[in-house]
Amino acid sequence: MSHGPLPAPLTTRSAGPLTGTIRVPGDKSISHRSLMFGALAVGRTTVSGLLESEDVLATADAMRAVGAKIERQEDGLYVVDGIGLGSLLEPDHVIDFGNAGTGVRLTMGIIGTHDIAATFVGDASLSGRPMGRVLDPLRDMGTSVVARNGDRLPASIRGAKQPLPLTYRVPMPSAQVKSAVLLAGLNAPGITTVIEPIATRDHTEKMLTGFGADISVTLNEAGERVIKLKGQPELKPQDVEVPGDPSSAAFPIVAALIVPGSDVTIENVLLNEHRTGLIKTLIEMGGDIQIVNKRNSGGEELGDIKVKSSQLKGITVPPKRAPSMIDEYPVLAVAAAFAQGDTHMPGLDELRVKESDRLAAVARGLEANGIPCVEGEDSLTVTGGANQIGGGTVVTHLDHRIAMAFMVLGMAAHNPVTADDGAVIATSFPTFTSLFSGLGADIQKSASEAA
Ligand SMILES: O=C(O)C1=C[C@@H](OP(=O)(O)O)[C@@H](O)[C@H](O)C1
Ligand SMILES: C=C(OP(=O)(O)O)C(=O)O
Repeated sequence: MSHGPLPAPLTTRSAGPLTGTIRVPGDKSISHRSLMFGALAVGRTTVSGLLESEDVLATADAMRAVGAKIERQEDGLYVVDGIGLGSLLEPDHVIDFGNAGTGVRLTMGIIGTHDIAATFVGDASLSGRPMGRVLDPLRDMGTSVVARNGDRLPASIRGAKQPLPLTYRVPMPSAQVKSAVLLAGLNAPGITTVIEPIATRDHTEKMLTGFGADISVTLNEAGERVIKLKGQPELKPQDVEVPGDPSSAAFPIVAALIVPGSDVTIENVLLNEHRTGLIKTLIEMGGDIQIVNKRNSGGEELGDIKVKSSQLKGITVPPKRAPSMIDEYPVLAVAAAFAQGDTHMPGLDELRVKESDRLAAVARGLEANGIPCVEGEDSLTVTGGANQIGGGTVVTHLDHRIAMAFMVLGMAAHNPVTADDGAVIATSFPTFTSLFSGLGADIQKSASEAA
């Protein structure tokens, strides 16, 4: 899987206020999991509002490769006929996860306790990302692994014949690691326990409960989350409605704040407390953001987000908030460029192992556009000001969030901003360009490409 043979540069330039009401595509984390859990259930799961992006479609292919039947109806509903936990088939081809960290790491967890072998590959970005964080606990559960040095892809695993349940303290704040261990625990007899010193998004726990797994979450004396899962349940199919992705909503939210005169509503966004750190932060910075029409659906809180352009001020973002906005720092840095004073963002070590080294990629992108910033080992400080310069070309390093964040910069900067590759946006937000054009943004393929 790739984003096409040629990078496709994209440019944005300021074009007046952004106005309108939109819906962003379905949540990426819930979309991956609905296909995976549907595949592990016995019977028919339906998924409405699935994010049809490259990452999620790679997971659909992976689940087909282990025996699930997944079909898209004309109305966009996905129908998953699960093969059932313990009954996965051995894939007869290499599984290509493209750019998708969540897809490959959670699937390694699932396959790691099934008596089958599988080989995983990915694009240049995914092949550079650390897999040891999931392969190490899987080895403790009995999985055999052959991977490139440093536990990088390509990697082959042979799942345990007699899987062992595990008690595992997650060493870094990572929902992917937590989830991989829990998903491996599904097919191990007995209780698998995951201790999470720092809470991360809880979609795996919530959704597995909905699919009928026996899972409990408590806090220990140290205030750490302790998740206990009883192995070998029979998972029951579900009808999943995927809400709008707050990590995608982040782009129109920030764009509306920094483009003068803007007034934008984003409907039907997931407001899970482990995902709303950016909204909290932007409100603290002085952003005019209102949540209306709050409601509950499928065990999750949703709402509509109304945003008006605002004069922001710099703040220090509490590092303990990082897991609840981990994918939003690139676009927060763009908001910070338009805030009065300095915005200091500490506690960002995990940003170095995303689709790119996001700390470095953001800092270089800001510098290329004349915006002062200081890149620390695990922090970023951005000095804001009105009417930021722009005019630069940003190197995206196969990272969708870098491309989208700097397209937002170009909507408010004095001069146009170019991302060297806009095709990567299809990883998570394939309708990004059309949604923004509908709000009034000027976002174009760069001249050489448009020809
Ligand atoms: O579990 C998930 O769905 C995700 C977890 C996060 O990754 P980490 O677990 O590496 O923090 C996040 O960055 C990713 O986009 C989605
Ligand atoms: C980090 C991300 O995704 P993943 O780890 O699934 O590639 C992201 O979407 O920003």
